[in-house]
Amino acid sequence: MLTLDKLTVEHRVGPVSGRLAAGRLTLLVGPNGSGKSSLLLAAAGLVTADGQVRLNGELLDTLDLAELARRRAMLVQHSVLPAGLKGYELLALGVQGEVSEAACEEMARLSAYLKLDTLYGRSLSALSGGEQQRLLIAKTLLQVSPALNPEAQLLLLDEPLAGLDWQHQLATLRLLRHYAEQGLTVVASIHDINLAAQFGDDIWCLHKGQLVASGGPEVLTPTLIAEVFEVKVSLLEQDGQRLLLPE
Ligand SMILES: Nc1ncnc2c1ncn2[C@@H]1O[C@H](COP(=O)(O)OP(=O)(O)OP(=O)(O)O)[C@@H](O)[C@H]1O
Repeated sequence: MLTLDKLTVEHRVGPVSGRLAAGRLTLLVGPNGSGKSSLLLAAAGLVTADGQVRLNGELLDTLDLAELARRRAMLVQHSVLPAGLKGYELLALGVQGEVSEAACEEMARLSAYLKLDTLYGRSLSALSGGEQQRLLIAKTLLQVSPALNPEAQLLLLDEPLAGLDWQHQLATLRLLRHYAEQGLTVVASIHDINLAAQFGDDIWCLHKGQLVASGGPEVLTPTLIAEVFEVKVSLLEQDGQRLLLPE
């Protein structure tokens, strides 16, 4: 459980208060500049912020860096990749401690989802943007894999789907759901409103630095989309699925 109490990054986001539940995938939506990255960075303790962030009841700023790294992982936007590293070397950076048999099994599972096998031996600088992103996602997930790290609690991802093709967008969202189902609090920002509605257990919508809607996917109404994104959409509902179509 991640609890935010008047969390504020000056001139960027907040004050935002609310609870992000463990065992659920919360998807963060909002227009460019609405504060999604700033909120995620503040929730990870990676940017100076006012207010309080509690992870399972404990104040985040009382945890030292090593403990923070065991409890939470964050995929930041526009990661700078270490030059000269090979794919498998980047992945190994996500493993806490030695690369055990269990870690190899988890890497194999992630590889199957994100089709990483052909990327392992290649230099990161020679990979496409989407290929690099798939490796970065896997590295971040390894850090807080419940199969490897019993202290893992929180997984934060800023636009994990950026640069990914459709197949890998869906694979990533399924992986995030899988990690949430194992008890982690999983929070990711996303621009595709329909994927947010399909995969999010909970939705948080930011607008001009404020949390303007939160709840199940049904909070994504045409009225909210018109107000926040200035886009007119129609809502189609069929067999329990909701689709927002631009007019
Ligand atoms: N390092 C920074 N210093 C000052 N202001 C910043 C900084 N980073 C972002 N901002 C501003 O803070 C506001 C929120 O930006 P943020 O990056 O959190 O938005 P976002 O919702 O993640 O946007 P996007 O969808 O474009 O990634 C914007 O007005 C932005 O210009």
